[in-house]
Amino acid sequence: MNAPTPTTSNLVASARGLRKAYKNKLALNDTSLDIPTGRIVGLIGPNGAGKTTALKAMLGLIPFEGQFNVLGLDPRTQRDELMRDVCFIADVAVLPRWMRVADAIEFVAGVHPRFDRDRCNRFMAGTQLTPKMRVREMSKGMIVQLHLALVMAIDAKLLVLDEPTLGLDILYRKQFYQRLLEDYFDEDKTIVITTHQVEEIEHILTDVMFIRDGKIVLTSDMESLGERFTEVLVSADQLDNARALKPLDERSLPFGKTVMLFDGSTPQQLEALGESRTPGLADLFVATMKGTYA
Ligand SMILES: Nc1ncnc2c1ncn2[C@@H]1O[C@H](COP(=O)(O)OP(=O)(O)OP(=O)(O)O)[C@@H](O)[C@H]1O
Repeated sequence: MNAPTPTTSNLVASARGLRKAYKNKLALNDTSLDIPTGRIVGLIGPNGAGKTTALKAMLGLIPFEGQFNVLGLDPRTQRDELMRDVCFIADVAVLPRWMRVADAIEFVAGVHPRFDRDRCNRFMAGTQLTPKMRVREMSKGMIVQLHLALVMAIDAKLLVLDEPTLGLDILYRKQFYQRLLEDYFDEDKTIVITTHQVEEIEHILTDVMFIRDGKIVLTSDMESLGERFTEVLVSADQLDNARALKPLDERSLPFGKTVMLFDGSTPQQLEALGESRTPGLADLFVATMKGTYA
């Protein structure tokens, strides 16, 4: 099944000519993006690429140049209206240290008409959080878990997650992403997520955007990515033929084997070279970002 072609009506966010300069640094460099409704989009990029800046612009948290249409609104001038349908993980430091889990739930239930207690409890199940526990008694990771459970229980059209599982252990991370998919996501919701742990979210993403030096350099749904890029375990006698097809990347494996990554080559071109497979997102990312730290 191919992803639907975006039209303006089914885009949850659309930006043109985004530019954000901090003193002498261009964090967003005249870039554009389109995010269709009902997708889980991974915004992936190296440190300092502009991910957080792009998300902050989307949420109207910083001034910027260019156009950004989010749920039909301009985040710079219609932020209050936008926030009714958008949820994001704010700074975890905002939870007062004396607050108990139960108080935090009461508070959010009181201020958010679309907060769902049952869903909040489902997100908390599997953590060590208990209703009476106070923030000051929690570990760093437990505070993040509480925050995530509170935010995930709000029924928003757009959920923005900037490194949501930073500092959390792998058991929780796996469970979180599974819950996000099973208990939160549906075709009317859109999730934009940044993380450096690409392998962990790859299986839940429907789309991916790679960002580098303030520009979106690749945007694709996951299926097309698999059709466009191929990884080949090249046989030793085929190395020259393979290099002639100008692979995007080449890396050595133990026992003299070589893996090459091809962009746009046809299966017919590649089949004589060796065994083919779809590359993982992490390998594709590394190949695309080569030279970032050169
Ligand atoms: N408040 C600020 N003042 C000055 N420069 C900033 C500020 N915020 C971000 N920058 C710069 O803008 C660029 C993009 O930063 P941003 O936080 O968007 O990157 P990122 O992709 O989220 O990185 P990371 O993966 O490291 O979190 C970086 O060069 C950063 O130093």
